[in-house]
Amino acid sequence: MLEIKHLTKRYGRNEAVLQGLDLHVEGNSVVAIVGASGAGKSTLLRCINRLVEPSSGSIKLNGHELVNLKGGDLRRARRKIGMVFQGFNLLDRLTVMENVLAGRLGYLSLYQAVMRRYPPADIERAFTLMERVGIAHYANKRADELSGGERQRVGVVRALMQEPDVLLADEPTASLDPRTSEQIMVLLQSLASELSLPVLINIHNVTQAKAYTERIVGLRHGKMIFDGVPADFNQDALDAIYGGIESPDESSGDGDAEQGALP
Ligand SMILES: Nc1ncnc2c1ncn2[C@@H]1O[C@H](COP(=O)(O)OP(=O)(O)OP(=O)(O)O)[C@@H](O)[C@H]1O
Repeated sequence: MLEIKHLTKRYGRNEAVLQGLDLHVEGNSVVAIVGASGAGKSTLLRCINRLVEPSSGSIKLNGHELVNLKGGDLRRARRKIGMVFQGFNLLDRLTVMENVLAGRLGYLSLYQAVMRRYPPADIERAFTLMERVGIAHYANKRADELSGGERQRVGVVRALMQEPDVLLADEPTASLDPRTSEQIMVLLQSLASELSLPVLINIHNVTQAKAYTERIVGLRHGKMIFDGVPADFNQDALDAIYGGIESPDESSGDGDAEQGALP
């Protein structure tokens, strides 16, 4: 379980971008984090995996406090936090298998890591997961030879190789075409249930958030102003979250009408 209490993040002397956020997420639930650009969605995920230092508050994963961890304790805690990125963050010149196995690096000794000596159990797990998401036949292909959807599957498997207690996905579908993004959302949803894993997904596409998650958290200026099931995420909620703010999709003119109004 992920328990966030009174989480505040201030960059330098600027106004706090997260303002005393409280959020509890149980295993197995898929939560969409929505909000206009700059609302604090990425900062929230980055505080959880401690890529960003929270200014104050508490973040507990299965009872273990993550805030203030340092050195080896932080590295060990991070192994339990899987992360999936918008841009996939793969090593393009390496094979799919090598990228996937990189998810185990945090568990290897320095010698094993330098020599890339993965225990047989890791390789077996890699194949099982790659088969599960339909990329096992690409194991020896270079990552840059795959399509966006396939690359994101590699990113998901790499994160799952960590045997995470929580999976964080920062705009995991934003670089994908609509059909492929739906497939990735379905995949995340099924994996959460199969692995009993809480999954937090930052997402701009409200239609997908409603269709593929069971809870939506809406942020505005670093405050949670909606927390409920998709059925309750109505036009009022949308207006409260985005009202008066030009959405990035509208401003970039790429025609994603799904953010500004409900279908
Ligand atoms: N490293 C940083 N230093 C200073 N300010 C930052 C930093 N990272 C983010 N911010 C600011 O914090 C605010 C929240 O940013 P954040 O990236 O968390 O928003 P977001 O909701 O994820 O936006 P987007 O949807 O555009 O990714 C923004 O005003 C941003 O400019």
